[in-house]
Amino acid sequence: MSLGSGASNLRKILADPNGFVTAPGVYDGLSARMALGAGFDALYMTGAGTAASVHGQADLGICTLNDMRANAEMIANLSPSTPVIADADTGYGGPIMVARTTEQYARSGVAAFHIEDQVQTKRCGHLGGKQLVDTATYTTRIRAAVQARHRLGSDIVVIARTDALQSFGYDESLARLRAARDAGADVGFLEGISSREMAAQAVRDLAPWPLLLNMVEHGSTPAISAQEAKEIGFRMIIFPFATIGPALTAMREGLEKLKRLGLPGLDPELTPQMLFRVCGLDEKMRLDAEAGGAAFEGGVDLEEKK
Ligand SMILES: C[C@](O)(C(=O)O)[C@H](CC(=O)O)C(=O)O
Repeated sequence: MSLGSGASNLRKILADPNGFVTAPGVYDGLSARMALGAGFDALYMTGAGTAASVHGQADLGICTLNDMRANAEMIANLSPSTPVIADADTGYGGPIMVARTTEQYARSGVAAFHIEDQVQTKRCGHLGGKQLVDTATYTTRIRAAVQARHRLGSDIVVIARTDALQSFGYDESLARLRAARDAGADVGFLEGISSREMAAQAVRDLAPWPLLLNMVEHGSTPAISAQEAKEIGFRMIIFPFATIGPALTAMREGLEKLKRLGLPGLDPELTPQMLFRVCGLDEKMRLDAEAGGAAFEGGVDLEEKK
């Protein structure tokens, strides 16, 4: 039985007026495995997390299309029917590059991606000093993505993000989102929403167009839970730092402990087998056996230590 692609499954959720998507941010294979294991039925590939984990760099437009596509493809293929929403920054160039980005993301199994109106030398949406392209350049980006999707016959969902709130205010941001909607974008994304009232206003002003809420804690947006976002009328919520935040804290604590004790001092449950089980060890051993392989007949667990 086919489980459907992530993109077609996401479109089904969007077609249902009560459908709602909660996507924790993931930045690599392990964080994606953890989110899938925790039972989330959609994932968000954060560009900030990709820049930090792949390159050890800040979210300053350093990742290229190739970096982002490679990470998104690896994540999307861990569970091909689970929708992966991926950051696509500015689309990485003019309309020709935006079309290429759309084609590559679609062929990589990505279910949805967002394109914004910052200049190519972009920065995280929750930093000050953002610069924007004009509305015509922005809508050209969105149109290029929508046309590429239609040419491919792909279900990939095009999300139009505007970063205009910081410099130009609410009315200009809404005008940009309306222009993106008219250019064929499937979902709107108002970056850096600064109050609950504004969140509710945007949903009302753009209804019935589906909107995504970007929940970056300690950024420009007040803390709004998935449940609250659904009640306000959003159709999707992403939590970009949901895995990289706890990972950062845990790594810092673990490294301090190692410095102090001369040993990592890990929880007893944290065996190599446990880590590999999170990453599909049992499934791979089954696959080997089903093909007639005998390499894992005895399993991989060690004898109890005396
Ligand atoms: C959503 C975002 O594009 C991301 O890369 O995850 C970032 C998140 C962040 O860095 O705070 C953004 O909002 O620009």
